[in-house]
Amino acid sequence: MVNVLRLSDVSYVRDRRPILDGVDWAVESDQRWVVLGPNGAGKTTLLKLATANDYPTRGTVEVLDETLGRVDIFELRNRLGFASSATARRIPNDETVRNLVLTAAYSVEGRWNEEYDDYDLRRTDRVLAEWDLLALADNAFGTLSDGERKRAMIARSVMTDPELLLLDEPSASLDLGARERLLQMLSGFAQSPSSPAMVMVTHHVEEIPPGFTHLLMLRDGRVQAAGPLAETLTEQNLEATFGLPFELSVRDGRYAAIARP
Ligand SMILES: Nc1ncnc2c1ncn2[C@@H]1O[C@H](COP(=O)(O)OP(=O)(O)OP(=O)(O)O)[C@@H](O)[C@H]1O
Repeated sequence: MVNVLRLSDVSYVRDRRPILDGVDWAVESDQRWVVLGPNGAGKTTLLKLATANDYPTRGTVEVLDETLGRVDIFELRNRLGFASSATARRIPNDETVRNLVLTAAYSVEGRWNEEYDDYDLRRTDRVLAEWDLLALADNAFGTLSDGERKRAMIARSVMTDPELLLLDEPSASLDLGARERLLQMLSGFAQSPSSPAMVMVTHHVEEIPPGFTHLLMLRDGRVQAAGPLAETLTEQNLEATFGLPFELSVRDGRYAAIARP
């Protein structure tokens, strides 16, 4: 398997403070990684580097075999899928869900006067169906619920058939039902052999979809633990990452953690 992402001794320093500090991490093309850590641990910063939206202060970031700083980042970004609340904020409220997904093929936000070919139109409907959005296809993005928005942004990010899909807290702020429906979809997507390598940031072990294979735990910008999910997600590593003792349980591939009294 080939590396789709490799960080070698990466530090990211702002105001003389290391936000990421000596991070070594590699993602292979058949792996699905969860990035777990407390608020301020550096998770979003890590994704910014992985999506070529920023550069490390020290060390190297290689994305899809290209080294940041030596590659046309616009070409590289076309090969990545990325969904976050920040990318959602850039979507015009009156954009329809169908156009939101369709325009990803042309790396634009908001439909202008492009001519779209039949392949893109057919693929858009396939992706909308896959993320349970067909009934909402003609609705405006600004009218969607949080859960529908999250699904729509993920649909947009997979439209281009990316080689690496990065999701920043896809289930944050969802109600229980919406979260569970999204986790089922992410789980199905993660288990499909035709899906790209995935990296998903979360704060909660309850939000890890079955099918994810690896775990990176971050604290204060440093890697606390990294490796196969079942071996890495332990009570000891949770305590080291979040700073208090937990009771961890797992059932049918779903994890839960509560603080020990
Ligand atoms: N450009 C910057 N300049 C100064 N400080 C920054 C910058 N980017 C991030 N930080 C700080 O670095 C820390 C890590 O931020 P980051 O958003 O990566 O954390 P996170 O793990 O994603 O947090 P959360 O879970 O709360 O979203 C935070 O304290 C943040 O304020």
